[in-house]
Amino acid sequence: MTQVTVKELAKVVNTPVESLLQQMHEAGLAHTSADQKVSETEKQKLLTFLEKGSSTKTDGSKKITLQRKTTTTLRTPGSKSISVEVRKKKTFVKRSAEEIEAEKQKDLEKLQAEKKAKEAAQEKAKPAEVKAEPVATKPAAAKAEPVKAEEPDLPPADITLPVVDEVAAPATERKKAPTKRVEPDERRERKAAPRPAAKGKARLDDEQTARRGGRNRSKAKKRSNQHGFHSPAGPVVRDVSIGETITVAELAAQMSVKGVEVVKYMFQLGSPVTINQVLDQDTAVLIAEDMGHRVSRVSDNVLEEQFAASLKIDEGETFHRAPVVTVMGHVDHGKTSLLDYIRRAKVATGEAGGITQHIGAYHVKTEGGMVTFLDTPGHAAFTAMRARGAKATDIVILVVAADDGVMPQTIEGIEHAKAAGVPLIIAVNKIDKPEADPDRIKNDLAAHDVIPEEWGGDTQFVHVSAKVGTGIDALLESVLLQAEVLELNATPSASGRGVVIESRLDKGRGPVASVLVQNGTLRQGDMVLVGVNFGRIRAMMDENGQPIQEAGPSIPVEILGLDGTPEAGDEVTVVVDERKAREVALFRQGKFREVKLARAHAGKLENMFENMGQEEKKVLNIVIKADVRGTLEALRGSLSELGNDEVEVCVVAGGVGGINESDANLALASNAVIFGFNVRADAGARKIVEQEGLDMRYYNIIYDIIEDVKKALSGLLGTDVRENILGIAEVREVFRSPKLGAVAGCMVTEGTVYRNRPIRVLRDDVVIFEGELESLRRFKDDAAEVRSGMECGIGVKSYNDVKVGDKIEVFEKVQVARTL
Ligand SMILES: Nc1nc2c(ncn2[C@@H]2O[C@H](COP(=O)(O)OP(=O)(O)OP(=O)(O)O)[C@@H](O)[C@H]2O)c(=O)[nH]1
Repeated sequence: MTQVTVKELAKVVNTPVESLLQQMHEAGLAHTSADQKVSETEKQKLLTFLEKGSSTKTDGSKKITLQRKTTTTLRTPGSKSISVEVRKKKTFVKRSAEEIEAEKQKDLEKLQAEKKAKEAAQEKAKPAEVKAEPVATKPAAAKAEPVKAEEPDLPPADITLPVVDEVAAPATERKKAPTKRVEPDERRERKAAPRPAAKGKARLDDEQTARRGGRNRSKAKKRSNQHGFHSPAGPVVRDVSIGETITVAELAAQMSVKGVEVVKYMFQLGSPVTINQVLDQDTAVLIAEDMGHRVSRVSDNVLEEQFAASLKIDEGETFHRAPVVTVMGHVDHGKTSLLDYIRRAKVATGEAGGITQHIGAYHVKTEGGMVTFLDTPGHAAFTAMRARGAKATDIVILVVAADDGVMPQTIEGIEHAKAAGVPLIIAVNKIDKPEADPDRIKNDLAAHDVIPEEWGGDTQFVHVSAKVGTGIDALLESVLLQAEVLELNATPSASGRGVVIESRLDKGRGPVASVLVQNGTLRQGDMVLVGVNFGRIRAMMDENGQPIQEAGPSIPVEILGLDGTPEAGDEVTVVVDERKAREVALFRQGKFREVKLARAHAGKLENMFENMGQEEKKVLNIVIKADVRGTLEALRGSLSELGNDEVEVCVVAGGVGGINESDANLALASNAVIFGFNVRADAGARKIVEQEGLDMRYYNIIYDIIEDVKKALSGLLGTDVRENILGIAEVREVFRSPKLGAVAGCMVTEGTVYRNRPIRVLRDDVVIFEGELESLRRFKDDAAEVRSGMECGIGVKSYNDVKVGDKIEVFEKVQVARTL
């Protein structure tokens, strides 16, 4: 053994040189200076002296702490080398003779208790022993030996000195080399501690002990040889917080066990999982509780909140961004022509060979700046997106044909834009036509609160011709002027954010999504979270089908690489962490149903006010469709008068004709109820109503609507008589029979048609007759009911005017109790 100096020894035992010299002096050693050598015998003498406790403490410390660090290099199969640092810390605590005696006694008792517990556990898990034994008897010291070989540097530890043995790798290295991680003592001991375990679990524990190999066992052996036992009395209970979802690995980390333990545990339960699999909250709670930990469930939105907080995106310089425009207007007023003209004139020019393809949007560059157009015209797409909470449009161009004037869809366009709070620019189109009368348009629109600037209002009117190109530049200028007023800004240096315009599944390329970048920059290779989907952007194309590497604010692009087709209006967010993206996507998928259910609850007329704050004035939003304009106006007037200081009725939109998809979307976006007066919803609208749980009611008496709204306003909506539509038959042919009159050859398209229930005849989703059936026949036979998918002959009592294409709706009236 080489000699060390007093200074070196002081460093090793972590004591000031003066203190050590004092102790050495008291131990009868002659050392007086830091540079003097200390022999092995002298060291031993000093240690014996210290053990006897005859040393007067000079630094107030009862402990000597020794630290040692070893670094080994680990080679992974991928030939990556990882350095693993193992730190050992030994603390020698000086005790009096009595304390040592008591400690010995305690150790003995513990040893006996542990032995008993082990026997009990082995008794319970007999089959496991067979598996575990052979491994346990293998020579185990091999791996531990090199560590032992370095021990001589440390002063010899004595059996009477209890030793706290800490072995730990730094956190970062743990991640890199999980297999090399040395288990904390407490976990090892928790495993050995008695606990009521299922057979499978006991087997699991033993297998784990066996699998861990010789290293731990040899350490345990070493410890028992040298220092006796040091074991906590019970299992270590961790605080585990579990969100809506958690990955197996994360759950394991929170419980301080290896992921594979959870995998095995789940396997025992008959549910194989992988380490990266996401568990739902209930399963995770079950596992964690069963493994003896304290579990706290984390609130629903914590994951989303954490995710939102992790996106620090808006740092950097802000710049003006291009406005995004949607074109609306009545059928045939020239929406498509206008979009096509602008595209042809501004995009395709100069881009020889550029393939113009429909990606749902395009952008044009003008002298005054850039403008982006969403090229699905009409308010349906606009409101569908808004219904999903997306605001993609900054400005609406409302096209009104100068030869036709203000029409129902023109008014709908105004209503939809107003409901969304988006400014309008009026494109008075077809100005090239001789019969064009732009002044009439101004007058008509003013009646709908759209006042031209020259009349003191705030709406720009531009005369254009989408056919010959007149006024298009002026229209673009107006858009840019309006954009300036809106002060549209974005931060290109931020990470990309956007909204899905449309998506489809391409045979060769997989899911393809058109995305409008709204802030930051989207780049090829970015990991993105898109609604309930996620993926890495494999490729990105502009509206000409040309591959591009990146896209800034207000630029539409097509992206490939998602794991599914997101919905129009879904938010696109660049995320750094793929695991997080997957987790949030899965969380959202699970959440989807709940959100729908919650919406279904909130969207009912009965519950409309429940979700509003106490202070704010409560507003009941209504979308009304009626069979004739007279009724519509009457309803509008009566309903608008119903409010008082606290509650208000707002007819968001009203129109003549059946309830369509766009009405349903507007109701969804505006949190409104839908009233159909003598009209019905088409299939598209019904799908949205059902999916989103909207409240849609059909009426045929004005008084009933007014009464229901009054009741809803006063919170008294008790029981209702609601109509259930039982079946719908479509008229395919009409036969005239001298005996029965007109008989409709029908196909039952939905539900079941019953002979004895009330019916209505609908033409273009508008009720034209209400009554009952005269006859219902399958082939030649009378039938009580005919189901969906079957043909039948229907005779309507006292009604002979059935036409091909009409629908016969069979319904029943039921009392519905108010649901809360
Ligand atoms: N004379 C003239 N005709 C026009 C003009 N703009 C459009 N048209 C014509 O009007 C008709 C309808 O135009 P579209 O662009 O299809 O109208 P739309 O509003 O998109 O119609 P939908 O897609 O059915 O809603 C077409 O025959 C166009 O050629 C114009 O400025 N002048």
